[in-house]
Amino acid sequence: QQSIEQQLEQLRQQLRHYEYQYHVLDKPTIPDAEYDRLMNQLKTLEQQYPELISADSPTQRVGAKPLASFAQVRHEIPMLSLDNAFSDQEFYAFVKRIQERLGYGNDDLTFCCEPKLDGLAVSILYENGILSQGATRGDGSTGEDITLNIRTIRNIPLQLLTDNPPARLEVRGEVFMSQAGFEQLNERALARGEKTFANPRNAAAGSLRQLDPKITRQRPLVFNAYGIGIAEGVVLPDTHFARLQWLKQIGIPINQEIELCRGTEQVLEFYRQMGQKRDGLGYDIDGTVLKINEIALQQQLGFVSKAPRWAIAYKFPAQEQLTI
Ligand SMILES: NC(=O)n1nc(-c2ccco2)nc1N
Repeated sequence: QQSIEQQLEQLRQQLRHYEYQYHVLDKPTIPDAEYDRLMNQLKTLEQQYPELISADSPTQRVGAKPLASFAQVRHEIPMLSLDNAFSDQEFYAFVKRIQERLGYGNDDLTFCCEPKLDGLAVSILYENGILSQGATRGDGSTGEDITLNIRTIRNIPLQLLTDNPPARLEVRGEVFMSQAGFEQLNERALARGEKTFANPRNAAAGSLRQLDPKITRQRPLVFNAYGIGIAEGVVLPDTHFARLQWLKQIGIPINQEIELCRGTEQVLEFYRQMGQKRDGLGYDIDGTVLKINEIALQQQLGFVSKAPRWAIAYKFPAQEQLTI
């Protein structure tokens, strides 16, 4: 006969595994009804033994009561904005500057190519594998503490799926809303005579800035990681692409369109393909983000003023926004 603690721990591990399969691998292994049954079983057991509830239990996603305001968070490593390119010529010039700076001649550079998600940049801190803080980008140096709201986003794990978690790991990425989720939210708001949002990005921002996590919890928010800030007690892979794969393995969702491209022409091919895919993705993107893949080269290139020299956002032409 298992002890209560063992029963609780087994249910928590099972639920974390199923959440990972569903939200990160996009390969659910049990029907939703089975997941709900296990979650309700855990909630019931925790209600019987409240002293055994742990903050990283899958049941602990909703904060207690609304905050009066958000505390401020100082980013130990600044969260930077990106320089933009609006044409192939500007991208070629970007590559040329890098080749000159690195003394690469015309050798091919490898880029990690990502869709540019049109949401809100956030920073999520895990301490010993447990989610301990969530913050907005703010002005890049100081953001708002939105930990309680971040915890309500279903595809953000409350605990990393690894037996030896880093002492501290800061995951950076975008919180966004799918177009379908956005439309459902606006329909519900209209039906309730509440204000509607102009676009999914505003809806995501408004949902994250909610002081009441019970409201945030009802919003269809999604997180995709695209980088790492603080990393202590772990040796990270030496390329950006490999780091993203590592994040995925420990339970952090990344975007499934990310590709490695070798040489400028492959990068431009990725940009054009993403332009074709754009309307069918189900979420808004406003371009691509093209990053030098080797971390050593990123460090060699560094940053100029507020933006990295090693990355550029190649944007799409502005899309006429449908007026609602
Ligand atoms: N918005 C977005 O999708 N981003 N933003 C970055 C970024 C910002 C600074 C460094 O990298 N990367 C991706 N995919």
